[in-house]
Amino acid sequence: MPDNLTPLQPQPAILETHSIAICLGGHPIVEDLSFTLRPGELVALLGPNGAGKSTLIRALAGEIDVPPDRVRFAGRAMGDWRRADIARHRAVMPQKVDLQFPMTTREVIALGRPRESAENRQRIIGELMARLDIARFADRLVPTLSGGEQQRVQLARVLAQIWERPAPHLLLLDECSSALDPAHQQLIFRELKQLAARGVALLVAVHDLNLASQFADRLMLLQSGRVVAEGTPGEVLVPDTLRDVYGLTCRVEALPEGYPMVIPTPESEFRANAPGRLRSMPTG
Ligand SMILES: Nc1ncnc2c1ncn2[C@@H]1O[C@H](COP(=O)(O)OP(=O)(O)OP(=O)(O)O)[C@@H](O)[C@H]1O
Repeated sequence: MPDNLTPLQPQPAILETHSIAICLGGHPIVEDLSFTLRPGELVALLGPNGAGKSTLIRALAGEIDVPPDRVRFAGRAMGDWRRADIARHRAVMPQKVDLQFPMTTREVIALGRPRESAENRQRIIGELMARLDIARFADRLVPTLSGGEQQRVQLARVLAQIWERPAPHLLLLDECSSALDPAHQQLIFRELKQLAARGVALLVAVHDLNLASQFADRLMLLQSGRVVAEGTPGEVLVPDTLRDVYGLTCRVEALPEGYPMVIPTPESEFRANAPGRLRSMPTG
């Protein structure tokens, strides 16, 4: 190797979990879960309803207790971080957000940046509103917006928390695109991808397998609180795996764009081996 070339070093992890387990209401919800998230990675967290995705995100957000030495953020045990310090580096979008008071779009986004100069705050809010296509709702009360519009406002609030702040950055997003139309899903995931390109680490819980396939570097598939598959979209989105985990019958096609697409097969195929209820139905 020429002298002037040094081997690429793997980036130090932003988030590491070591065999974490979470019990709620006396039931194990997450078990023996270990993974690493590095700067620049967008990891999609997949799994059926009730698999434990939100529980894991809430634990990583500090809302559910896990042994603090089992989760490391930027090389330090999570328990060694002061809450106020970590809030500048880690932002979390929960699955559901209940607004306590009627507030405008601007006011909600400003909640992500409470201790900023007014001038800077308005500049950041303006930039985020433009990026997430919500500028025309700037002075509307958020409860009067549509579901997808509100979801974009909440994402803007979360992004405001880390916007232009020093690295490292971790975003934990629990279904940030579930209410969005297809064009806005693309817009939002392109924005997330740009953040990843700037070194942000993202863990994004999502149900849309094809969005995950298109945008995520890595997929982590949970079933009953355990990781049952992890890897590139091509490694995880495999018909046998999806049948075992979701009970979904599908085929998977490699697109010329470079990622696999999951195509659920018609119910008649799904039921092909079941007693002939569908086959005996009239076809005309
Ligand atoms: N406080 C609680 N007490 C008991 N069980 C709970 C509690 N909170 C969540 N659970 C259970 O934990 C399991 C995982 O829930 P979680 O919300 O993490 O799933 P999820 O993968 O995010 O699902 P979804 O895709 O529906 O959002 C579910 O079976 C849920 O009923």
